[in-house]
Order: sequence, then C-alpha cells, then structure tokens
Amino acid sequence: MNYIESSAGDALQYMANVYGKGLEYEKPPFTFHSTEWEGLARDRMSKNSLGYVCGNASTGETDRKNRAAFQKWSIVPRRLVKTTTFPSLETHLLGQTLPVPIAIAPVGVQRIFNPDGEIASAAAAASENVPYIFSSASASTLEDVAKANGNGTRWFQLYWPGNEHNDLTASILKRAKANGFSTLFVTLDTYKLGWRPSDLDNAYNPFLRPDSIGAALGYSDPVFRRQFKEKHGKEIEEDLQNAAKEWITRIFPDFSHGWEDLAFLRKHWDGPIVLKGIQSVQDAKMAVEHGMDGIVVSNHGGRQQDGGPASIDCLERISKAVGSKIDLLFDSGVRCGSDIAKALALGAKMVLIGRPYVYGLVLGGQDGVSHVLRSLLGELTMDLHLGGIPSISEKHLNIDCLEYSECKS
Ligand SMILES: Cc1cc2nc3c(=O)[nH]c(=O)nc-3n(C[C@H](O)[C@H](O)[C@H](O)COP(=O)(O)O)c2cc1C
Ligand SMILES: O=C(O)C(=O)c1ccccc1
Repeated sequence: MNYIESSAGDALQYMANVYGKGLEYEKPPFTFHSTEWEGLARDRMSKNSLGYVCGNASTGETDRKNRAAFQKWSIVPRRLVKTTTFPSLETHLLGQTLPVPIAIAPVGVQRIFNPDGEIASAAAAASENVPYIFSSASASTLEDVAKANGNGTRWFQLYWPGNEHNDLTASILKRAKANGFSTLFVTLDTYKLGWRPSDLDNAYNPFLRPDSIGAALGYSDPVFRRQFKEKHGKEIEEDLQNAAKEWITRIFPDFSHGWEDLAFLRKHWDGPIVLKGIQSVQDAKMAVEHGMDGIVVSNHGGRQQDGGPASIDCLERISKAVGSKIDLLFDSGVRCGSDIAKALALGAKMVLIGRPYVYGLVLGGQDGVSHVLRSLLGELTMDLHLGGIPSISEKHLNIDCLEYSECKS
C-alpha cells in the first residue's frame, strides 16, 4: 500500500513514519525527487503530448530564465526561533482564508496526459485542500469537473472570446458561477497560441485531434450550440472537426481585448476577478486602476513569448509597486518547495503549480497529482520550519528572509 491510499495523511506524516518508524511498506507512487518528475513523465508520454507540455515558445529562453532566476535568491535561515508546532501555511487573499498557499494552475486538454484528465486532477485538488483552476480549454465540462471537485475550492479561467461573442462569454460565466467556481481568472497572454516549435514540428494541435479534445466547454454551451446549428444547419456531434475549428476561433480570437472591455466581465461576474499573465509594473498599476482583485504574475511558463523576463524577477518589481494595493499570485518555473517559499517572500499570496502536477497526472492519475501536491507542501513546510519561519504571514516571511546574489550558472 502506498501512503496516498493509506491513512498516513500528508507528506509530513509520511516523513515522520519513515524517519521515526522506517515504515518500508508505505512507498510513494513515485519519487519525492521533484527534479525527476519531468524525466519520468517524458518516458511515459507520446511524442505529441510530450511536445505539448514540455514545449516552449521558440528557443525556450523565457522558460530557462524562469528557472535560473530562482537561484539568485537564497533563504537565509534564522536560529533559536522557539516554536512548538510546524509552520502554518494559511494564506489570506481575495477575501478568503485558505489552508495552503498553492493552487492548481489552469491547464487545458488534460486527457492527452491521462484518460481521466481534469476529473482526476480536480479530485486530487479537493482531497489535498488545494484550489483548482479550471481551464477554458479543458477536456471535460465545467459541470463534470465541479462534481469531481465536490466541496473543494474551485476557480474559473477564461479564454476570453471577442466582444462580438459577448453572449457566449456571458453564458460561460453564468454556468461557471452556477457550478461553484467562485473567482474568475482572465488569461491575457494567450489570445493566440505562441510560436512553439515542438507543436509546429509535430503538426500538432490538441483541439484538432479526431476526438477534438479541449472543446468540452464549447460543446456543452447552449449559446455555442445554437450558433453552430444556425450557421451550419447541423448539430456539433455531426461535424466535430468544424465545431472544433469554430471553437478555437472563439477562445483564441487572434487579437487582444483592451482595458475598457474589463467592464463587461465585471458586470457579468459576481465575485473576485484576477488577471493572469501580468509581467510589467505598468500593467499591474493598470489592474489596480481598473479595480481588479488580483493579478497572477506569470509568463505562461515561457510558452507564449520568447526573450521575456523571468517571472520571479517581475514579481519582485510588481510587489514593490502595488503589493499593498492588490492581491498578487504567481507562477512560471515553480518546481520545488523552496521556489514556493521564495515567491511568497517576494510578495505572492498564492503560487500556482503548473507542469509538475501534469507530470504527476501522467505518472499516477489522481494519486500522482496528490503525490506532487503533498510533496511540494511537505517540502515547503520543512523549508520554512528549518529556516526558523513560523508562518507565511508577512510578519514572518518577507523579503528579509532572502539574500540576493547574481546567478553564476
Ligand atoms: C500543457 C499546458 C497547458 C496550459 N493550459 C493553460 C490554459 O488552458 N489556460 C491558462 O491560463 N494557462 C495554461 N497554461 C499555463 C499555466 O497555467 C501556467 O501559467 C504555467 O504552466 C506556469 O509555468 P510552469 O508550468 O513552467 O511552472 C498551460 C500550461 C501547460 C504546461
Ligand atoms: O498550451 C497552453 O499553454 C495553453 O494555454 C492551452 C491552450 C489551448 C489548449 C490547451 C492549452
């Protein structure tokens, strides 16, 4: 029996069992070495899926910078900090108190990684008390994912159709709200997919597979269905290839909205709105001016634009400029517990986990995602605990915990 199935609980409890009792039978589903997850998953994926998840924009420079920049920061441990419990990971953002400071980043088409796709990751998120962000490009409907997520905290990520399709956007938002998605994440960096050589070489677009995976949100939407029928004189199921092509043009309209268009979302969404994909201080200030509740400092894991800055460097600058005015969330390049600690110290209140949980999904479905989340949280707790940092509140964990040096690698 592995520890995910057993009653051993979280990774810290597992650690206590191993170090304290040497419980050999309680093996993890796969390694605790977070640096090995990608390599293991690579061996288990088709060429197309591998190219899709591991692929980056052009030369991969942005992705490499995302990783390298973490190493410029070091957590300086403090000694003789008297504590009697493990550090609290509780975080406060978007008017909520949440038990842990990580969330599942929105990732589309998850069935190319495991037949259960989003259903497995949403169930794992709920069981680990980690918020789940549903992608507009999911391979399952939001209704099915909501069911799998049960009482979990779930948020909705919008790929935003052009203004001429505001009726579709309104319909999607209404469904999301009705199914318990409480916060809206609007991804701003992907109105068109980036220049990704892996997918171009494989001539691969997951939407255009024969099963047109990734269009579930559209196919289940009454407005999209009606429009398709009016235009083509048939149901979506009778012409999946055209339906997929049409859906792509809806959620990737080719051109960006403007700041003024946010008013439409505010009118149609009763809850917090978070802009995902912010990198510049100017845009962070604009988000504040436009009354947004949060921003995700993110460059989409370097998948959209090459030659960009490291996202963690942007976080530092944005945090100094607007950290007290708007909730900051962060992603891009987070691979281990100490990366999470550094992002929190630099001002993020929540850190989104992207590729690592996809590797978990490949390696072990729901249990694999749980293992990745538990492992990252266990590691984060130990990094804080041994650093003499009793909680992640600003009082204890802030930039004073970190030392900066130029990266030598
Ligand atoms: C396979 C894959 C699919 C993704 N799909 C979406 C998506 O549908 N919507 C979105 O906002 N971001 C999407 N992202 C970006 C993630 O939400 C997140 O920003 C990114 O993975 C962070 O970088 P990292 O995984 O390198 O840490 C996707 C990322 C990957 C790897
Ligand atoms: O690949 C991505 O980064 C992404 O955002 C996406 C877009 C469409 C379908 C699936 C994922």
